[in-house]
Amino acid sequence: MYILVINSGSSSIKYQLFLQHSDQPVCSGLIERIGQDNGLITHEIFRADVAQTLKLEQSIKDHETGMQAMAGLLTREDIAMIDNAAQIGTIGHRVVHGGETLTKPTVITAEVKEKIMALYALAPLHNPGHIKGIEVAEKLFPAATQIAVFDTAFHQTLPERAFRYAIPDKFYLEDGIRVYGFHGISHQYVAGAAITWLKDPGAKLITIHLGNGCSMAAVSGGRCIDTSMGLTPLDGLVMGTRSGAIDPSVLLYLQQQKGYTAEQLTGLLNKQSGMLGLTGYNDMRDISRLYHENDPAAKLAYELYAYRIKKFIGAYTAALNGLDALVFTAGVGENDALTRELVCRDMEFLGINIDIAKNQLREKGLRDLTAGGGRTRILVIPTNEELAIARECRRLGAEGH
Ligand SMILES: Nc1ncnc2c1ncn2[C@@H]1O[C@H](COP(=O)(O)OP(=O)(O)O)[C@@H](O)[C@H]1O
Ligand SMILES: CC(=O)OP(=O)(O)O
Ligand SMILES: [Mg+2]
Repeated sequence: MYILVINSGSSSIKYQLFLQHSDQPVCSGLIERIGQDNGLITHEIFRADVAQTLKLEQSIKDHETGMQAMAGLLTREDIAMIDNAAQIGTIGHRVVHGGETLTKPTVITAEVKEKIMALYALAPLHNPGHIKGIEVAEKLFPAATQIAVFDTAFHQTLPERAFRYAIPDKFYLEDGIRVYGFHGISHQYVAGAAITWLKDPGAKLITIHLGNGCSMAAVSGGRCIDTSMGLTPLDGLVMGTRSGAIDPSVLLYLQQQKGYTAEQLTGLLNKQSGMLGLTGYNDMRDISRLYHENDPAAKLAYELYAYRIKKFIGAYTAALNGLDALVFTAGVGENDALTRELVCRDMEFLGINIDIAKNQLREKGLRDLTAGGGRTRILVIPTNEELAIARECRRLGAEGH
């Protein structure tokens, strides 16, 4: 039997297929640039008899089309990963927003789906795609147990001073308006890997997840004590298409003086801002190329992006009362040397000293970029949300749900 894990992000779907009891996937895939004309599917097969990578360029209009393409590849005869749909016993889904009630890996029922749908407004780029993914998976793999693993769960340890907003109590008590935090599966996974590598269960860590969505977490002894996203995955860092933190008065001004509707403001901050708003591009590979061509908009965007991260490093070092390691992860954090260099520049006072040459190397696995004399480790740890989800599925299965 197999466990299929589906991680649908705002701009991509990642998937991995595991044998029930193995941490090594038999195949994995990335469906990227969903919603753009130049969609790309990369499907990798790791079996000894058929090790190959397929790259398919095609426009993928939405998450549902992406899911169907994935199912097609898993059952395609010439590269048959599985003989029939019934061989997939469990499907683990990453779900970004679980609110205050969905805080642990959960078998998906009609009631759970309703709760995920009730949170659409709080994760507009994600939860609708998750429900589509779950429904397509239910149709294509009717015999499988569907399990949801939540991005918000790891942040449930935040102290109240970190998760409450300074607005009247009733908004928290009646409406659940509080900091939830996201990317928790990733922050927990890389923090765990850093703790193992440092051999220090009490380590004070700042994990920096930079994908299309970006967030940071302050982790002390494996527990999250603060994080940069809030009620929704919009707060905090500058992201691919999201503004991150902004004075709330900007919204009031646009609404009152310029006649923007709530819907327009949601679109503006979630889909037209961030690096896209500053440069016209949201893929860091494009912006990096422009930066190296001395494009002024790309220069400013990179500086703004890195400066925001720096400010959170300062804040979280204070919150943690110290810092043992910075951990960079996700698409940009793992691959973009320029971001890491700009973030770590002029941070010697915190013991942060990056080895510029090591930072340029493209190696797989955990990397230590600390220069000689640096007191704070600077680590790159590839995230693996899919493996973390597969492990949760196994654990839940072993408990007999
Ligand atoms: N080699 C690279 N250099 C710079 N950025 C990269 C590279 N590879 C991927 N990225 C960036 O990673 C981001 C996507 O990260 P990912 O973690 O996959 O996002 P998400 O899960 O939010 O879809 C994109 O902005 C992409 O440009
Ligand atoms: C929560 C979030 O922003 O996720 P992603 O980075 O996958 O879009
Ligand atoms: Mg992601």
